[in-house]
Amino acid sequence: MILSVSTVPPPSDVGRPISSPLPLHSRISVPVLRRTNKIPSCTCSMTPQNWANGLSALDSNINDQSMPGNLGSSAREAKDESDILIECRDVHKSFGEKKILRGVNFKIRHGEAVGIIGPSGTGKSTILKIIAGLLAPDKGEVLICGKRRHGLVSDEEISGLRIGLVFQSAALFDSLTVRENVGFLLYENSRMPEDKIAELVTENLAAVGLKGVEGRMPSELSGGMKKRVALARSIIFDNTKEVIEPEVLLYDEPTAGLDPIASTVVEDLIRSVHLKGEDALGKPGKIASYVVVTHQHSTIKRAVDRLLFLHEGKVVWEGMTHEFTTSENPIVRQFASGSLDGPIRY
Ligand SMILES: Nc1ncnc2c1ncn2[C@@H]1O[C@H](COP(=O)(O)OP(=O)(O)OP(=O)(O)O)[C@@H](O)[C@H]1O
Repeated sequence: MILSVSTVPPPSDVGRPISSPLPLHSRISVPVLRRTNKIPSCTCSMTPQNWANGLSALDSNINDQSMPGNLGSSAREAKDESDILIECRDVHKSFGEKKILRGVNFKIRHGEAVGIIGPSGTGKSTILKIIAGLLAPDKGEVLICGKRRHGLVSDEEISGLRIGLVFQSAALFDSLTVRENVGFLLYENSRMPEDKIAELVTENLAAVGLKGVEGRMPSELSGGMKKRVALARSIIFDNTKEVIEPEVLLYDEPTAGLDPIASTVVEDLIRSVHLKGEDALGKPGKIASYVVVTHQHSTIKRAVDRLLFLHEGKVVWEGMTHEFTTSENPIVRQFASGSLDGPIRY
């Protein structure tokens, strides 16, 4: 596939245990987690949107239909499609007899900050894993920069876009230090000397507000710190390469389990590391767009511009964040108010 996936699966997804001491790049025995792009071929090269201006230019046509599944998207379709980084077309996924995704359609454009919300068990994490190439759809397709793929991440399919998935649990490797966790992909896949990687690790940890924790083990960190370490791991990249590949980051409930202030810190970090094409240190960044799955109102308000509402396996509403609370869609209204009465049944 196309992309150089920077997804770092949690230990349970990795398949083989990590048991070896350092040096990481010579001894860690895990499957290849990241594919290096040799010939960048992604044509999605639009300048990132200025987050501060919101995305009204991209989304003047808001879909807010009262009937689930009827998005009336003709005006949207007519727009310039060259800035579409990711597209899900009629994606279906079942686990055994259980149909989870029943025809999911949406597009993620360059520069967007998109939230995916919806009732528990509706398939939000599943769609992230399908986009990241960790799960294959049963039917339908995912297009990355216009290139179709049906299955899992593979070495043969390569593009100039990376997709990173930040797991809800932070998914740090327990047996590795913070430095080794954050620098994992560089130790494994780059030719950078170890001292340069260590420098970059320190810079990226500073960018997420962490200092002097490089030598600690994950078990010595609080939940919020772990999430910040995971964020640092997702934004670090080999800055010695001539071509900096754009990246779409997928966050699965990045603020779950955090207190309100720790949530705000993470939400603002998610914003700041993507801001205007710069990283948190003001250097050229690589994050083109991001997608956040969340249940938290504060995260929706602070970290997301556009929302997709997933229900019973389909996107039943999409619109700008500020329109969420005023939507007339009965499903959205029930969800926004937390009412037990309405079309969503538990
Ligand atoms: N690997 C799997 N094998 C079997 N069932 C699975 C698997 N992954 C997910 N499921 C099931 O698919 C459904 C959707 O799961 P998913 O985690 O995508 O939902 P979600 O919308 O993210 O939920 P939540 O908001 O509670 O995190 C759930 O019923 C879950 O149990």
